[in-house]
Amino acid sequence: MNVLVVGGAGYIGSHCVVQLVEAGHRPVVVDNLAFGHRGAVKDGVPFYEADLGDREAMAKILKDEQIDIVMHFAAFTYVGESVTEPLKYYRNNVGATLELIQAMVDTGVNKFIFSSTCATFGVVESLPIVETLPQSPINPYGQTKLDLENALRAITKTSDFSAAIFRYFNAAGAAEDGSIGEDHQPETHLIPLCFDAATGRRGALKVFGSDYPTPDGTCLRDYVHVDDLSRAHIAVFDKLGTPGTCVDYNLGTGNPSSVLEVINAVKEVTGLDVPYEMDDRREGDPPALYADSKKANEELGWVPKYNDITSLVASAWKWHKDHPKGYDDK
Ligand SMILES: NC(=O)c1ccc[n+]([C@@H]2O[C@H](COP(=O)([O-])OP(=O)(O)OC[C@H]3O[C@@H](n4cnc5c(N)ncnc54)[C@H](O)[C@@H]3O)[C@@H](O)[C@H]2O)c1
Ligand SMILES: O=c1ccn([C@@H]2O[C@H](COP(=O)(O)OP(=O)(O)O[C@H]3O[C@H](CO)[C@H](O)[C@H](O)[C@H]3O)[C@@H](O)[C@H]2O)c(=O)[nH]1
Repeated sequence: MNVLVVGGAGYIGSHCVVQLVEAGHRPVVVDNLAFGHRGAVKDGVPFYEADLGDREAMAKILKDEQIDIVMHFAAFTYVGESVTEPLKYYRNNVGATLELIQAMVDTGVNKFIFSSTCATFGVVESLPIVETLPQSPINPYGQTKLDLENALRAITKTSDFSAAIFRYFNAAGAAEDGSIGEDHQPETHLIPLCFDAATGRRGALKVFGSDYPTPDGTCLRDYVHVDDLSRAHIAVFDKLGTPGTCVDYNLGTGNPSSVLEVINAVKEVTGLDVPYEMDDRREGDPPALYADSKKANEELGWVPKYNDITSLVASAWKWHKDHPKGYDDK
């Protein structure tokens, strides 16, 4: 398959590009490099520096590269910023994405894989989170993703457009060969911030909230490996063959870890202390999010290879210890 990977210079997209090549497909990357890294895209993979909201540019790439499937990873992803700058999030995550979908419709490309998030669920009434639970996001970031999910459900109902919606839980880890990994600037994600605290690149990690209704009072999250996420994207290709299909899957290991458990795993893997201090809750953070991925298991045969926080942290550390400043220090 010729697969357009939109946001393919970003963290999850770049790992998916590697998996696509390994599976014998032909990825083509589009990224405006607002956040991604040119160095995250392997040599030999066609790369277009373009904005997904540029409908004409996208239509030309779709035609010129004879694209069969679009994987859409591009978005703004900072929960906190989405609370203070919602318009920026709606314009990119909803507005620009609808331009991309229009370009697909105009050029007859009708298979779409969408990166959604567990943040669409908000504060849930039961755990683990199954696909059928009500979705009620508590921040604009999650709402923009739910808006797109709803748009895809409507579009696929009335056309031959097919879509797969994947709700990732917390992406973590790096490529097995240590060649690419996580480098968000600014970094807000827990595991890389723990590494920075451990190596002295930053001061003590702030633990956001210690009074949550969880076993140790800190938030529970479901950390899932980027390569496992990528494998699900390839496994869903067959489902998209039926016109008008819309499928959705929650992707997580189902094994939640608290913030303190992540800190302990980082200590164990790195052999370094992780200085931390308790801080206030962060706005927009639900207490606990972890997945029931039975549907992905039954329908796609999806089984995450990385199932425990220590192996995930070890995978992330492999990249981070050699690239403490990310792609800039290669
Ligand atoms: N990281 C996580 O834990 C996580 C969890 C759930 C869902 N997601 C979703 O997965 C996707 C990928 O996340 P990530 O962590 O790899 O983020 P990322 O920021 O590393 O990657 C996103 C990429 O999209 C590009 N981009 C953004 N807007 C663009 C535009 N208008 N045109 C072209 N390129 C654009 C950025 O430059 C970046 O390279 C996002 O949609 C995110 O919402 C991520
Ligand atoms: O300095 C920090 C950073 C994080 N945390 C805590 O660590 C946990 C994980 O936080 P992350 O910022 O690493 O990730 P989120 O859980 O906020 O993930 C959210 O943002 C992601 C996008 O970046 C995904 O979309 C995901 O689905 C969505 O829930 C949270 O409980 C957070 O409060 C801290 O205590 N201190």
